[in-house]
Amino acid sequence: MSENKPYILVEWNDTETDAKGWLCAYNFVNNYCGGGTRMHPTVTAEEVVRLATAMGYKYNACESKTTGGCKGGIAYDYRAPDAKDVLRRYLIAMSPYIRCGVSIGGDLGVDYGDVLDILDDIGIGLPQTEAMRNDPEQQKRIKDHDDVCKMTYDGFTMYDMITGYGSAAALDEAWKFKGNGNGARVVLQGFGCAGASLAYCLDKWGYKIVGISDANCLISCEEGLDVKKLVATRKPKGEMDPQAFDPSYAVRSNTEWLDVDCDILVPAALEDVINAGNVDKVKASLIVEAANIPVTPQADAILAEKGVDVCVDFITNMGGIRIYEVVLFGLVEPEPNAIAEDTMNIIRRQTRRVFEEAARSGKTTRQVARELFAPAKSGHPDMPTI
Ligand SMILES: NC(=O)c1ccc[n+]([C@@H]2O[C@H](COP(=O)([O-])OP(=O)(O)OC[C@H]3O[C@@H](n4cnc5c(N)ncnc54)[C@H](O)[C@@H]3O)[C@@H](O)[C@H]2O)c1
Repeated sequence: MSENKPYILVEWNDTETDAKGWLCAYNFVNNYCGGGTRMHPTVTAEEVVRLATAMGYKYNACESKTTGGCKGGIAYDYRAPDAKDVLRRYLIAMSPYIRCGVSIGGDLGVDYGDVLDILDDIGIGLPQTEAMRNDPEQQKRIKDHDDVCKMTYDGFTMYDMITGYGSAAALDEAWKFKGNGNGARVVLQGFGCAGASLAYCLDKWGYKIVGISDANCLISCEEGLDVKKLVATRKPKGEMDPQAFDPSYAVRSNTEWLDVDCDILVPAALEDVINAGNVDKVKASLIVEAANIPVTPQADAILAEKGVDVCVDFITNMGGIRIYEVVLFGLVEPEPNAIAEDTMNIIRRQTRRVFEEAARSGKTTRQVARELFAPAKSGHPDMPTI
């Protein structure tokens, strides 16, 4: 199995709408793999494979001994009134794989709670292997994980804070490693689960958030946006409330997000948003991939030539899986402060390791990260075949 050849890729066509979907398991560890399910009109099979691959690397970078990488994807508008029905039919179609240990949760456009509700309803419950189901200690820790995800930290549920704060830790570590000081200007694409808590944390640490885009618009302000207010007033699905915009904000099309001057760019929404067609607009010296696969390979090569550093997705946004790992295996007390500290520490440690090795070897941070965290390639003996 080469990096681009996953263990399994399954395609689904909805019977009621024109939605299509895919489930990709890149690799298994102990017959188990994990990843989210995304819903967006632009999702493709190729994208789902790339995302599943990134999950395999991500579990390895978070020092997991228990989980391989997978991803689900549905090409459909997550804002459509029947989006949840489409998700339900997709999960029913994929249920033989989910029952075997392909553990899919939420991702862009899909709430984890909706996935769990549907899986409960169709009699699967939390996706897990037979061995996990039969282990009472594991069952207790699964409950600990559910409980801790609902606890709060800085006003966010742990589930909503962990990816954003982890990504903020990667950004801060890389920015300081590059010899920079406080007060850097940051532009973010995306203000959902990952983006909102990331913006809040960076604002708290003294970074100046000068631009944010969501599915509807881009807002910017050289003096810095009022992040606390934007977070407090945000709507479901990560949409900012225009009523909370100060008259001093410039409001434009979200396609103009690369036009805002900044030191650090944070894609925290969609894939391939920095690509050969727009990479020449990047003026920042650091890109922090809070989103999965936001930079295309072509753009990556150009960024390397321009000397722009990248905090790689599978390290930067590993918070959500690290929390699962440490609680399920009893490595950290299931308590918000301990979990937040552990997650930010490991992300800082892996980020520093990659930046130090890149500086030493002259390779890009992505090359180094891929070399350091290539996962073991293994399959599943009982997987249904197609
Ligand atoms: N949520 C997590 O815990 C988590 C963990 C790891 C990685 N990620 C990655 O982070 C990214 C975002 O996930 P999320 O969970 O925050 O999703 P989400 O659905 O909560 O939020 C998505 C955000 O993107 C915005 N958006 C949609 N289309 C846009 C456009 N064209 N321009 C600008 N913004 C747009 C939405 O308005 C929303 O603010 C994805 O790549 C996901 O894979 C998320």
